[in-house]
Amino acid sequence: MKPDNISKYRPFPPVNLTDRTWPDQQITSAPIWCSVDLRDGNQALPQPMTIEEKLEFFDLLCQIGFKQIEIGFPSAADTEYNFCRRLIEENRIPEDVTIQILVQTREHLIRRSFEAIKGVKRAIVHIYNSTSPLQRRVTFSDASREQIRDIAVAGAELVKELTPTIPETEIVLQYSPESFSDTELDFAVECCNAIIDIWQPTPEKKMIINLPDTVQWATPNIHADQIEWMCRNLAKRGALSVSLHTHNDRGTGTAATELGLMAGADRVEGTLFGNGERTGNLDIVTVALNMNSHGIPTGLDFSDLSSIRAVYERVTRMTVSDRSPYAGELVFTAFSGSHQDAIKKGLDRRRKERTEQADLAWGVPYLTIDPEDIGRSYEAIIRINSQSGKGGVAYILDREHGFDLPKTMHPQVGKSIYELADSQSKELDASEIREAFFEHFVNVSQPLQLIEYELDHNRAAAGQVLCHACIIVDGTEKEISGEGNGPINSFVHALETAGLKDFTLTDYRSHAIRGGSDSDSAAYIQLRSNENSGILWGCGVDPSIEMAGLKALVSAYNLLHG
Ligand SMILES: CC(=O)SCCNC(=O)CCNC(=O)[C@H](O)C(C)(C)COP(=O)(O)OP(=O)(O)OC[C@H]1O[C@@H](n2cnc3c(N)ncnc32)[C@H](O)[C@@H]1OP(=O)(O)O
Ligand SMILES: CC(C)C(=O)C(=O)O
Repeated sequence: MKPDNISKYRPFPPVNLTDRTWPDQQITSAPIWCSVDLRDGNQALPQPMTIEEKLEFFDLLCQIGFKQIEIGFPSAADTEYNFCRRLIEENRIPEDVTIQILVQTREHLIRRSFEAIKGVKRAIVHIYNSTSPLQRRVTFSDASREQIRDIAVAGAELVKELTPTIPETEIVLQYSPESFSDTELDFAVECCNAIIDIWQPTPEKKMIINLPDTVQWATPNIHADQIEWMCRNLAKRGALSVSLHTHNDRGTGTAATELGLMAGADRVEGTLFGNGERTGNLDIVTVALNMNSHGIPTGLDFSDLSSIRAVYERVTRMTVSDRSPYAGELVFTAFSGSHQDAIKKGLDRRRKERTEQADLAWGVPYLTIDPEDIGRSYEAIIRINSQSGKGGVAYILDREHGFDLPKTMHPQVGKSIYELADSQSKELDASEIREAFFEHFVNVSQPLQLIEYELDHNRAAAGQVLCHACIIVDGTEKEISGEGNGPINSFVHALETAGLKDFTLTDYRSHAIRGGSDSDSAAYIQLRSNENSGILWGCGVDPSIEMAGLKALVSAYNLLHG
């Protein structure tokens, strides 16, 4: 910000609530959710949804599990009105879903709204008027508090008057003192209590008092103080659903909602992926999955988040950021070495521990939830660029290609692959990593090449085996033989007999390659150079496990002499 201009801003006044209790509360159950995608989300789109798109989105919201859905502002425009009519006339509203419609506290708009909802079984009629000093002064041309309260009262009285005109419909009243979060609390409660007095809700027939953080001016703790103060001072609290509607101007929509719930609210309005005015509405996906991640069921099903995101992006023409919580492309991905190392260890350990304890609590470093629980695959968790480490490379070779590299081989392979990513200044995908692994470590055949080998058990001493091999070394073909207690050991002796053994074999592993296109075996051999004590691993891949071992030995030999 331009330094000279900072002085034109003012601190937000704190709430006088020294005995606040919300900081000690915990969220233990889900609120009532209300999606406002089709209204607050839609009204903020450069190209609002068509009726067909709204219908598809409505069906999606129902599938996710929303039981309250604000479908629009039917008195605003024909599209909005016709959408409402189609939902009702085509019987598209599930029995357990209640539609909500928004309308300003203006007579002609309220009357038109009642025409729009005719025939529906149940509807929330959501009336609002702005109450903050700023809006009273600017939008309502210096209206007094009384005038603003009277606008609200007149709106509520009209809704009360019109309700018996559609007796087949159960009307639930919702009132929002719009711009609540910068309204004086005593005035906000005065307006709300005036409406409550008109509507006379009961615990059996509640009304909704929605307290919008229309524009975020303050930190989330102040929002929580405001909500707690209102919950204490609203009349007939037991006959109300106190609802939150946070926007995200300060980037704290989620925090404000979570603290608002701790402060006593029962209901949350928001949108998928935070679509909405300016920086958007509260992202319900985030809050709901945050609850799931603490073991709280929410009634909302985000188990196939990618499909939900695909519909959302198509019909709203908005994009979900790569860093958006839970849904973003990169939010379960680690490029950096230390993260990859910890994730790989965490996943390996979990796999092992789960065999002993099926209900093992989730606990993998850097992953707040199991990506599979929202339909994300493990494939994208670890991706390789120049910031990556050996653990990440080993993870990809393991998960994607079925190679379980010995731990002490990870540094050698990891270094070679992330140096390759660095030299190419780009991310390497799983197939490029496999290609590079094969090029540098598997079946390496220069300067030593194994052409053929044969094992003879009959002519060797008991428990021993005789190996005859045809090799090419430095361009010259040679027949060599040696005896040992197994194929590798006898081949090592054959090399020794030919004067080629300048190493000590220090480690050996093998396994069948899991899944993927390789139905082969992999073997890994570690050699130490007798000359300079350098230690290197090589890998052999072959349909025969014996041959894989010999190829691994040849690979390691060649890497030592490369
Ligand atoms: C924070 C929110 O998201 S609130 C929801 C906002 N959503 C929308 O506005 C989308 C739908 N709205 C619309 O299509 C239009 O604004 C309509 C159809 C509702 C109204 O259209 P118009 O009357 O032509 O225009 P407009 O909205 O500018 O009306 C402004 C007038 O309404 C008054 N007004 C605004 N809100 C309210 C209210 N809640 N109650 C009573 N009067 C109000 C203003 O003071 C202003 O009065 P003035 O003309 O005497 O100055
Ligand atoms: C109408 C109200 C609830 C609103 O959308 C807001 O204040 O942001």
